Amino acid sequence: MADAKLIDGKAFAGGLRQRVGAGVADLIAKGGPKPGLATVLVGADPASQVYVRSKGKLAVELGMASFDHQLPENTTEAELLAVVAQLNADPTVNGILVQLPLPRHIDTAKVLIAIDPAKDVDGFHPVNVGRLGSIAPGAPLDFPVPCTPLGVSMLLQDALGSLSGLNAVIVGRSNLVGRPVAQLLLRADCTVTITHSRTRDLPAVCRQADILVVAIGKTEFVKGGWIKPGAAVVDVGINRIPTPEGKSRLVGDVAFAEAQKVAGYVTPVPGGVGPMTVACLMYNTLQATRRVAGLPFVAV
Ligand SMILES: Nc1nc2c(c(=O)[nH]1)N[C@@H](CN(C=O)c1ccc(C(=O)N[C@@H](CCC(=O)O)C(=O)O)cc1)CN2
Repeated sequence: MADAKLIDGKAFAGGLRQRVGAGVADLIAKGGPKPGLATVLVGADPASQVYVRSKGKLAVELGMASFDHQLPENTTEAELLAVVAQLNADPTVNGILVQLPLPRHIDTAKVLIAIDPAKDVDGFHPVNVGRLGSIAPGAPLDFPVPCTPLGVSMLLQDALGSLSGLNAVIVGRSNLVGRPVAQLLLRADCTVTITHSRTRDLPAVCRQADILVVAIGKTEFVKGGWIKPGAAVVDVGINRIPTPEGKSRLVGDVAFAEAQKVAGYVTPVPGGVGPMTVACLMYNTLQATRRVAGLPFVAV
């Protein structure tokens, strides 16, 4: 059997970024507002710093305004909630992103629920979670949807075309990835199974999957023998492991070399789902701005 086709998330994200940039230019040219994205980072986690920096930089590259709020690790929950309230009230801010994870002394749920749902470009507010949870098959995604899951569904639709009737198995039940991916694939008429640490005979369940989405946070957890020949495998994992040279490299939650020999399609790590996260954030920010301007929903 030929090796799996690579799903090139980096290339797809590049195209999406271009389309969002064109959408921003068109909005402004027609007298609409300049989209504004506020990022909020609490603490100094090096990976979070990189992600937040790249979000602000890309927003500016695409013609948006970027407002960066860097708060010290010892910021109190009340102080963070005050920043969110100020951003909710600011008409130049169309999208608010609080980078996760937050320090342990802050209640994440309390912060996410404080964000105006119309500015919730991460799609984590319970109102937006509920919208996704109750969406009809094929209905437009005219509200913010979590960025990584949105990226996963865009990549799958681009690679496979119609997903209707396919068996999708999701490994991992997080609010950030597993559950919203399940809702998006249900909307696309897949038959969806969510698996987790207590699932019995996980390899056998995975072998039923035409689409296997893995977001479990464990290095090379899914082996080649768990994959149905020809399946589409989407690896959401980003694990940094040490190299013998004393450096580090990124690997996913799927044993990539093994998967490549069995699957029909596979996403690499890096360069698969990761780049879609930031591109989809820009997409969500453009859409949030169009909604505030009273413009109809158009997928770009
Ligand atoms: N508020 C949020 N917090 C977090 C989110 C999120 O969507 N909203 N997701 C992740 C982190 N994240 C963005 O915030 C993110 C993760 C990975 C990538 C990415 O491009 N990864 C590259 C590799 C990058 C590297 O070399 O380290 C890839 O996979 O190719 C972008 C954004 C948690 N927090």
